[in-house]
Amino acid sequence: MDLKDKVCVVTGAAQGLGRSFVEILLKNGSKVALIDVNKSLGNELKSTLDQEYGRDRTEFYLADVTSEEDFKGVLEKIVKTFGRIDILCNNAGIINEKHWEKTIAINLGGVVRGTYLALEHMKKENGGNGGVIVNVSSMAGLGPLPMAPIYTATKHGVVGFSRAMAAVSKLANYGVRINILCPWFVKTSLLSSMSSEEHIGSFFPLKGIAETMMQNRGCLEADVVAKAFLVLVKDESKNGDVLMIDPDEAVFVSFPERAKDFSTTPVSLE
Ligand SMILES: NC(=O)c1ccc[n+]([C@@H]2O[C@H](COP(=O)([O-])OP(=O)(O)OC[C@H]3O[C@@H](n4cnc5c(N)ncnc54)[C@H](O)[C@@H]3O)[C@@H](O)[C@H]2O)c1
Ligand SMILES: CCCCC[C@H](O)/C=C/C=C\C/C=C\C/C=C\CCCC(=O)O
Repeated sequence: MDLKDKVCVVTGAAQGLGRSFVEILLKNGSKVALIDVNKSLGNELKSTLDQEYGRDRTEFYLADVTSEEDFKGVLEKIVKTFGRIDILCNNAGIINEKHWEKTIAINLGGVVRGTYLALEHMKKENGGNGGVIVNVSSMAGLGPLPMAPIYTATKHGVVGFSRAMAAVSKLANYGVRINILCPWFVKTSLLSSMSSEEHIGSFFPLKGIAETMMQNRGCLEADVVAKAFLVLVKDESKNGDVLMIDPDEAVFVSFPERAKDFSTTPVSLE
């Protein structure tokens, strides 16, 4: 996919991984709609990007991905302003094991909402141009993080939902690819919040497990993860694919075709 003049939408765009996704899309010639619930950071980034890329390459939209009204309204504004949506990155996410309903609402609910709402504008049966949706999971979407069971559940949910929706899109000829990004620990404010009892709650005593993982294998920079994101956007052969990236490598994850093809151990029910 050539990114020149493509219209992209990134949620959680104001900082961290979302900001890096915005910047790599702009560097590749796209226009980007930034969605975030943090008004000050969003406006600050818009001003910075205006200086570097010009005022017409980006717009900032204040919206909460847990709000159907917010998210639906903002996507309609984006289509009205830019004419289309070619690329969506559902990136907004938090870690909060205390207020776990909020974590589920943002990390999984926000991804579901963004996928469904964007497909209404993107799918060819609606007169859309097709495109690609990248949903941001985590390596916690592939394996359990003991200090963050709810976060782990939401990220596993993003993988399962996105792989299923990729199959729907293929079967229904939406013309929209849906892929999943699973990064290792990345140096962002979300990762810093892991060090506060406020975010991890009763699992706080287990935070040393994550610290040991980072001591042993390091931490990623957001701009490196953005390169992996770009692979999922540009490679038109990828749909329903899961790209895992850690400090050593970036690899596509293979899932067995059938549940039975997982490594299994027979059990007698006699
Ligand atoms: N940092 C890591 O170690 C890591 C690793 C793997 C995956 N991830 C995932 O990457 C994504 C981005 O995380 P990050 O590390 O860049 O975090 P971050 O905290 O730096 O940025 C997240 C952004 O999302 C925004 N946001 C939060 N709730 C929102 C809502 N309801 N509506 C709109 N915007 C909202 C925040 O304001 C913030 O700007 C998340 O989905 C996270 O789970 C992070
Ligand atoms: C409290 C965590 C805050 C950041 C979470 C973020 O999404 C990063 C997660 C990165 C990696 C850990 C996830 C899962 C570990 C379990 C299994 C993966 C295999 C571990 C390994 O490869 O060594």
